[in-house]
Amino acid sequence: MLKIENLKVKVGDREVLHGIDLQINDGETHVLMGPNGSGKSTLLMTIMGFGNYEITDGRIVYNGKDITHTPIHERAKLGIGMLFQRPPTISGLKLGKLLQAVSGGKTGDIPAFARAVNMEGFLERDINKGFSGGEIKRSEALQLMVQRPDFVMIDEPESGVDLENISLMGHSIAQLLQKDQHIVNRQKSGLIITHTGHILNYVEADFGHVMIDGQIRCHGNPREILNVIKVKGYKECLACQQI
Ligand SMILES: Nc1ncnc2c1ncn2[C@@H]1O[C@H](COP(=O)(O)OP(=O)(O)OP(=O)(O)O)[C@@H](O)[C@H]1O
Repeated sequence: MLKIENLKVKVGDREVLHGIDLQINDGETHVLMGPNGSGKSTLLMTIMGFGNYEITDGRIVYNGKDITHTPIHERAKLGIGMLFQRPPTISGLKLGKLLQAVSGGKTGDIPAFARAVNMEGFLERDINKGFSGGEIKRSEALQLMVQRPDFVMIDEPESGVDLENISLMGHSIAQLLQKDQHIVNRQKSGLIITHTGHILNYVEADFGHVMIDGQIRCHGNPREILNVIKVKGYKECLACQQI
């Protein structure tokens, strides 16, 4: 579904990604780990197509189409969606209105989706205005559920979310990624950034990657990588034999 080749990205004057290669096939869920500031969110923002992430080399291919220079709204139309780490507050736009706009006319499911992530009481509120950290994440999850993207990028779904709501979020993300179906029947793929790995208790991931200083330095089983990081730290990932 997604193939990234030798991707180099500058933010401002600084090169943040130094040649990323990554392939995510239909039905697969990949997890991206790495220290703070290593470039994980930059990779997701670049795949989504935000303008201040300048691609200086390499390419992004989505379902066989080169989207390296495709504008963000067209990428969204092609089925790429993202849960942001720090989404903006939008005064004057109600969450319910946005959900209707991104639903593609399938508004009937909105109440059930809102219930699934405990957000029924938020549809008449301005987006993210006064929302707590966990409410912002759940609002983002709800937007993704209504939008139904084929390629789902999720930036730190657990941060700021309490234990009960992590469970709700996790089950919703698993549903979004069609985890109840066998991998050959799934049409959805995902790329999830996590520091804690809590999301893996709800969403089974197929591959894990570790980004350090703008390069992917390790590949493997996500839970094994997480356990190694917990015990030995990221430096152990530099010794990875899988690359
Ligand atoms: N708009 C920007 N202007 C300047 N520097 C930026 C900008 N966006 C990102 N950076 C820098 O790029 C580097 C990578 O940031 P990024 O947010 O991708 O890291 P990350 O791996 O997602 O970190 P974290 O785990 O803390 O969320 C950081 O040093 C960050 O300060």
